[in-house]
Formats: sequence, C-alpha cells, structure tokens
Amino acid sequence: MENMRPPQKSVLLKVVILGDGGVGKSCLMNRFVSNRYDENNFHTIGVEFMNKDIVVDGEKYTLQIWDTAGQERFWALRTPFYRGSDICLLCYALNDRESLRHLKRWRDEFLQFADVKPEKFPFIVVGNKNDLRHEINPAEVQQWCTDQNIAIHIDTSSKAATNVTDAFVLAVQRWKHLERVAEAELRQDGETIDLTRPVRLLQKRVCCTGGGGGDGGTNGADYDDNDAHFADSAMRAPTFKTRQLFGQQRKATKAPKTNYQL
Ligand SMILES: Nc1nc2c(ncn2[C@@H]2O[C@H](COP(=O)(O)OP(=O)(O)OP(=O)(O)O)[C@@H](O)[C@H]2O)c(=O)[nH]1
Repeated sequence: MENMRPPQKSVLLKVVILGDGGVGKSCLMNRFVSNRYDENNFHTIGVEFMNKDIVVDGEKYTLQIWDTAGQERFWALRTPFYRGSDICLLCYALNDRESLRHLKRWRDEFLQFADVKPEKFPFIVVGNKNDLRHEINPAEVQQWCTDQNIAIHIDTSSKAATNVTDAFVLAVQRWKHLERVAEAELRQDGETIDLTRPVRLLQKRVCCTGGGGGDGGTNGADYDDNDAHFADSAMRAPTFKTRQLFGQQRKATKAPKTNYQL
C-alpha cells in the first residue's frame, strides 16, 4: 500500500490571553479560530477556551486558547487557569495608554499563579485595535518589552483581520525557540535526551493525530522558522468539573476558511 506513513502527531499548547477588559482578547481569539468578528461582544466572565490547529514550520500544533476575563472583579475566576500554560499573550489596545501600563500587573499576576520562570517563559505582547488612532508610539512599547525582557511584540487588528494569525505563529515560534534552548542546556548538563520527542513534553504535550477537537478547523499555512521557545510548565487540560465551574468551551460554529495571507 502506498502513502502509509503514520500521521504526524500534533503538539498541544495551552495559550492564555491576558489584558484589561475591552482591549479585544475575545475578538482576537474569535478572529484567529473562526475568522469572525463581533462588534458587540459581551465581557467575558471567568474564562472560555477554543482549540485551533495550526502548522508552523512544518510541525502540527493544537493551540488550546484560553480567553480570560479582563475585569478586575473576576480575578478569582481566571487565576486558577494560569497553571499549565505554555504561552501567554499580554494584550493591550493601541488606543488606550492605560492598558499598556497595566500589562506589568497582568504579567505579575500570571507569574504568581502560573508558577513559571519568567526568563524561560514565552510572553508575547500584542497591541490590538491597530485600525484605530494610536495613543502609544512604537518606541514606548519596545522600551516596555525591553524592560520586561520580552522579545516579541506585534500590532494586530481583530476588526480588520490584520496580523492576528501572525501573532499566534510568532508565539509558537518563540515557544519552540525556548524549547531548543532548554534542550541545549540539558545537553550541556550531560542529561540523556530522547530526540524523537520534544523536551519536557514527554508525556503530556503530544496530543493527537490530526488535531484539536475540530473546533477551529485547520489552518494550512506553513511558516519558515527563525526563532523559537519553551515553557517550564506541564500541560494541564481542564477537567470536566472545572469546565463546568468556570471554563466553558466556546463553540466555533462553522469555521470558515481563513482569509489570512502570510
Ligand atoms: N476598532 C477595533 N475594535 C475592536 C477590536 N477588537 C475588539 N474591538 C472592540 O472592543 C470590544 C471589546 O472586545 P472584547 O474582545 O470583548 O474585549 P476583551 O478584552 O475580551 O474584554 P473582557 O471580556 O472584558 O476582558 C469589542 O466588542 C469590539 O467592539 C479591533 O481590533 N479594532
């Protein structure tokens, strides 16, 4: 029989989106997963998540994206979901200076509850609402990222569908880069590495063949590698109980074909 190669496994990554209420976290997730945009979104209460399959640099990933409530009063509902994250998107709105200033608070909250090493964790700064007049100049964002030791920031518009997929792709590449760094460190320490499996992903991250639960559809885009990353945490999928309590899975109704051109 021809073409009987085993299907490539998909690596499961938990991605958490944090930032002030109204900066556009839910819109970003919906644009990425379903290519939809809703002008009249309700505030998120607690957390919601969606899955999306994506191919980056020839490797399959299932991104489990957690959209969190940005309003302060929901902190107790969102913080239990930080543990087990692989990537954190820190989201602000380009027309709202305060939302950039508050990113420090969001980062600190994440570090407190996710229990990860800041220098080894892939944070990506996302400036959303790129279609509106900017209140913040790029040098300020760059300075903030440098101060916080964050390597990547990108401007997006969920409304205009600008750079949304790119933001998630960059995040995966950053994660991959850190993974390689971790692998190199292990080699230096003389530890044995199983080259057939991702470092520290041994039992948990390899997800499934053919992808992520079918909620998002597969983005066939492929990306050239240059950069990458690693999270120091274990993947923990939500249990049925926690889903019932807080983490509702948002259904992407028919996922239309993405119109992103990368
Ligand atoms: N112009 C413009 N407006 C946007 C964009 N993204 C989101 N919005 C608007 O901002 C509103 C709030 O977006 P949400 O995605 O609900 O914001 P959020 O960060 O999830 O808010 P919380 O759920 O309260 O944390 C939306 O209803 C849109 O009207 C964008 O890229 N451009």
